[in-house]
Amino acid sequence: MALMWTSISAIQNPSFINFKNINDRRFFRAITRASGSSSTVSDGSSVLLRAAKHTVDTYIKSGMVVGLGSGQASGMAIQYLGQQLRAGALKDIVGIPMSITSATEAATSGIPLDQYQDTSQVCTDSNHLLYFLLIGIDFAFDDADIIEEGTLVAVIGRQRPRGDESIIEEKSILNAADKLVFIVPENRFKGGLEGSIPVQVQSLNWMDAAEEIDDMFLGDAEVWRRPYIGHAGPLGGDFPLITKEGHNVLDVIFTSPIQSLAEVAESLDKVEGVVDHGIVSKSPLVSSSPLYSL
Ligand SMILES: O=C(CO)[C@H](O)[C@H](O)COP(=O)(O)O
Repeated sequence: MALMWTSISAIQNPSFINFKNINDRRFFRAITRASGSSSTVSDGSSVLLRAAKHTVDTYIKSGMVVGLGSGQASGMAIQYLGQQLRAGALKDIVGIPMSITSATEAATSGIPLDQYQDTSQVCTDSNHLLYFLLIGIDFAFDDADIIEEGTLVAVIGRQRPRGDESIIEEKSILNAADKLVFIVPENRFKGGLEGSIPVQVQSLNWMDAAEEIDDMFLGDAEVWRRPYIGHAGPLGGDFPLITKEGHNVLDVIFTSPIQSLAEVAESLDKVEGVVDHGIVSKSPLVSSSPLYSL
C-alpha cells in the first residue's frame, strides 16, 4: 500500500485539511519511515484511525445528531465515538446510520441511533395549524471511493454492497448534514479520475437507460450492469444486482480521465430511468437553521 497520509475534506465548508500539514509532523515522518518500501496495511490503518479520531474530536460536540458513514475509516470513527461516549467525553449524541453495517457498528459501540426521515414531518400545534418540523443532521462523516481534487466532489458506492447499503439513503443523509467530512487516504484524492460511477436505474427499462448513457459517454466509458454474484459484464450476468429499492445498478466505467464529475452528474440526472448515482456534489444545506427534535 502506498504511503497513507490521510486527507480529510470538509465538504460543506471546503477548507481542505491535509494531515501532512497539521498537528504533529513527527508523527507523519514516523509513518513515512514505517511505511517505506515494506509498508503494510496496518500502517495505513493507523493513519486512518488517527484521521477518524481527529474527525470525531474536531467536529462532534455533545448534543449533536451525527450521520454515521460506511467503510473502514467510518467504522473506526464510529468505534471511537462510542468510546468517547462511554468515557463521558461526549454525551447526548444521536447517530443516523447510513447502512446496516454502520448501524451494527454503532449499536455494538453503544451509540444511540435514530433513522433519518427524508421528508418533513407534519405536525399540528395547539391551534391545529399545520407546520413542518425539519429533521436536522448536524454533522456527518463517511468514506468515499474517490474525491475530485479541486472541487471536492466525491464518488461513493463503487464497491458491491457488503450489507444493505443504499446510495439513495446514504446521499440523502450526506446532503442533509450541515457539515460533512469524508475520511479518505491520500491516494483517493486526485484529478482526472477514471473508473466506475455507480448509477442506480429503474430495473424495468434499465437497458434503455444503459444505452443512452453509453451513447452519452461514447469512447470515454463502458456501461455494465452490476451482477449480484458471478462475473461482471455488460448485461450483469444471470443474477443482476437488485438494490433494496428494487433497482439495478449500472457501472459506468470511465477509461478516459473525467474532466468534471459535476458535469457527469448533471448528464446522468437527465437520463430517463436514472434514479440516483454515486456522485456526491457540494450540495447546499437542507436548512441553515433546522428545527429538529430527535
Ligand atoms: O461507498 C462508500 C461509502 O459508502 C465507500 O466509499 C466505500 O464503502 C469505501 O469503503 P472503504 O473505505 O472501506 O474501502
